[in-house]
Amino acid sequence: MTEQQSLNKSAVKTAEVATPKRTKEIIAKYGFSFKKSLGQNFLIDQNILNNIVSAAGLDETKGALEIGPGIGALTQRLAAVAGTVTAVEIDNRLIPILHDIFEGEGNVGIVHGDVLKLDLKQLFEERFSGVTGVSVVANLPYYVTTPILMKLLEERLPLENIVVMIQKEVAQRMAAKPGGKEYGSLSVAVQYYCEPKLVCTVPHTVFIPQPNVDSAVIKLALRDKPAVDVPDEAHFFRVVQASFAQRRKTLYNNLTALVGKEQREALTTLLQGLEIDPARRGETLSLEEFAKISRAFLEVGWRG
Ligand SMILES: C[S@@+](CC[C@H](N)C(=O)[O-])C[C@H]1O[C@@H](n2cnc3c(N)ncnc32)[C@H](O)[C@@H]1O
Repeated sequence: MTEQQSLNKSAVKTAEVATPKRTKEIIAKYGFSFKKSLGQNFLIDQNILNNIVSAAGLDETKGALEIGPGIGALTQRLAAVAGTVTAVEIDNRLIPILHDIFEGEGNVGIVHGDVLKLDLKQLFEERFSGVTGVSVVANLPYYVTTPILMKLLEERLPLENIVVMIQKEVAQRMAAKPGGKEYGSLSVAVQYYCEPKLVCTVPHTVFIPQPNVDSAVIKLALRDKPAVDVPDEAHFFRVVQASFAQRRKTLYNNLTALVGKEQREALTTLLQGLEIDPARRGETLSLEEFAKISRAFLEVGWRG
């Protein structure tokens, strides 16, 4: 048995954190009180954990970055399958608890910090240098889901997958296709970098304490290169934002606000030249159509 396999085995042997009984015991032992402001809802369901971990496709050659380990329900499962796990937790009251629970688990590293403020590139160099791939696997704090995911994507970290539990509505918006009311700038941003797939929906009853919303697990498989080819990403996203700025308005009206009223006629001609009806709404456009508009705007010098 290799050293890594024996570590993985010892992680499995540790008493399961994600049961109602054990979670309550740990909370009582340390006198821990939940902070709603940090999105603290701890998972107590084995099946959901199995779904999350198997969606991540980990093995002992791979690394996992967990954001917000809480008292370690998911961390424990990740440690049993991945070669190495780094868990970043903002709440200093949880750090000694995590150290106690994972004492002797050589493949688990606990980092105290706010994931939004951490230098993740440096963290990757320090923690994941010897692995064949890294995935982010987390039950995210819902109050910062989008900023966390956008940070992970925009920093172009060398990630294979992001498998996260998030609010169900947000997961549906990320995976939405053009044509429906769920499709918006978040769908385009996520699908530019990743292929999204809904893994499962999760009732609010599988957490302590229970959140007010239902949740879903989504898998975002990172693309080797973005879904569409654009010369200026920031400009592409400005076009996308502008197209959804007022959802009930037409593409023509929304884009007029971006390029200026004096360009109204030229805008109509340009969109027609791209075979995009100016009367359409932003929510009907594919990523490739947004890319076409961005490229054409740049060609005529409209930087927005
Ligand atoms: C929904 S709980 C998940 C806990 C645990 N992973 C589980 O599934 O039971 C979210 C966790 O994220 C932590 N957290 C909140 N904001 C954070 C941030 N900005 N950076 C790192 N961790 C954060 C919270 O303290 C909490 O432990």
